[in-house]
Amino acid sequence: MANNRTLTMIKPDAIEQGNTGAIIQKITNSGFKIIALKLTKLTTEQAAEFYGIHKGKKFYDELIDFMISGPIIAAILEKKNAVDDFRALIGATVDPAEGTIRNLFASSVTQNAVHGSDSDENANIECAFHFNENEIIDY
Ligand SMILES: Nc1ncnc2c1ncn2[C@@H]1O[C@H](COP(=O)(O)OP(=O)(O)OP(=O)(O)O)[C@@H](O)[C@H]1O
Repeated sequence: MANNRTLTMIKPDAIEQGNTGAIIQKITNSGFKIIALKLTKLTTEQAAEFYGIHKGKKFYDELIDFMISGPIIAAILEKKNAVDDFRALIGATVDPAEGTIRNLFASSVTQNAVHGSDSDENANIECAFHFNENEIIDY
């Protein structure tokens, strides 16, 4: 089951710019099933924990400031090969391919509209970061 799930966040820039609906439509049109969803606002501590791997990098402070600058939408997506297929749908961090979510909706390398887990192991950790088991709907 684990490799059928990935965690996404619609980031503050996308919500601020009114792109939430278009992004969710693109996600569901691409065959991902939303099995958990919430609007939330990360605290500095939560953002630092989520992006702890990037601590010390030159973009870290900008990334944390950005991620706490407004609400985010966290969701668990289910699909066969979810992690890799979703990374393909959102596009690369730098120079995302045409038609990908980041190509369509990112404002910059940091303000890049969406997050997607980068491995099954991290998907499990990130799903548990945002959701309790009873918030995940099996349907
Ligand atoms: N070189 C950079 N300059 C500015 N911001 C960056 C840079 N690299 C990464 N970031 C920001 O940090 C986030 C996490 O970086 P990471 O390398 O994990 O990218 P990613 O896996 O494509 O993105 P995410 O983890 O958000 O899905 C990126 O989504 C982006 O917002």
